[in-house]
Amino acid sequence: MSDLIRRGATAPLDVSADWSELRDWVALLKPRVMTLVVFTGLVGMLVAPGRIHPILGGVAILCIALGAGAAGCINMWYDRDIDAVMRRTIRRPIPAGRITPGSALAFGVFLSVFSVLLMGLATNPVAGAWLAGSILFYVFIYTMWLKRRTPQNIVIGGAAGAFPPVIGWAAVTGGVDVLPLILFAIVFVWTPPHFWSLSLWAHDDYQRAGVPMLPVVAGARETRRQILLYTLVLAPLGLLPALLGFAGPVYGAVALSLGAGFVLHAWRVWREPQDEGGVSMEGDKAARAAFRFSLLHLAGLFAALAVDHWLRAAGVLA
Ligand code: HEM
Ligand SMILES: CC(C)=CCC/C(C)=C/CC/C(C)=C/COP(=O)(O)OP(=O)(O)O
Repeated sequence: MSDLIRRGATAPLDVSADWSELRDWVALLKPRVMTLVVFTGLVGMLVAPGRIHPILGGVAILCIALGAGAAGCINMWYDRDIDAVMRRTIRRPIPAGRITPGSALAFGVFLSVFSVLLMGLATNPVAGAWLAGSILFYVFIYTMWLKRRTPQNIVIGGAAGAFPPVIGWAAVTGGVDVLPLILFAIVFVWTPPHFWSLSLWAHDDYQRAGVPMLPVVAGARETRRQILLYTLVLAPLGLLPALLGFAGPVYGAVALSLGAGFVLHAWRVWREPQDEGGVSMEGDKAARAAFRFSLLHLAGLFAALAVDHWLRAAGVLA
């Protein structure tokens, strides 16, 4: 009887322990960041000419999600020392001691190989090769080579996050074309203002960890200037699909508004008091708003491209 009571009492605890362990494995895949990565890949597929069987399309999206997650997992394995000293990352499963570094590495490598092979078999070898290239780029070029060496780390390394629309397009067509390359360029130029806005207020973390992010190395003023410059390039770049006839007026109008909105946010970041010693509360507020807007900007731009494509395919728009 006492055994029954004991089992009855421990069962719910075991279930919640299982769930929290599962949550830790999922956390290794950086799921929140990857949602937008996967969305850009999905739109790359949707606007590509030709057809893919919906099940294979679903598998391709799963592969982008798993591949991107696997790359994030290996990144967390490699960066476990710096994650342990940054407030933002200290509670991650490896620094918190809930998952061992070896298990995380094995998980990331397994998922990388699995997602690339599945992508290659389910769609075509070109898409598999693009996915493999993105994972290798993020792990070796960004994480292991550039991140701890140069403030240009995210400018060059950011290319990894710009591949998904190209991968999605390749999954459908087996090749690459001008539009996916423009989408690549948009995400590439979007990444620095996205990340540097965040790094303005996460500045202390990076300084403590010795990561040479721009505000640490060049100061808040230079970072604000760079954010503004990148958004000034990004706004016209966002219009390019419409200007070159790959998208119609719906996309054009949304791109114009979102591009102007991001420049406005960057302008506010630039205009805040520019004390080099640290970021003021006001500057902090503007940078946080610019970071949040960066997410809306990219999601909105890609959503508009998909909607515009459907409207034109359905003959609603010329
Ligand atoms: C090298 C390039 C990039 C760097 C260094 C970077 C860095 C970051 C960091 C540090 C965060 C805070 C998230 C956290 O605390 O875990 C973040 C958030 C986010 N990033 Fe990026 N990012 C990059 C590229 C991208 C790309 C390409 C995308 C999507 C296309 C993206 C989408 C997001 C999203 C959706 C969030 C918000 C996550 C949330 O709600 O917590 N990032 N990014
Ligand atoms: C298909 C494929 C492989 C896509 C990769 C997508 C990609 C590179 C997204 C970048 C996302 C990201 C959170 C970077 C931050 O790295 P960090 O190590 O600087 O951030 P952290 O400090 O939060 O760990």
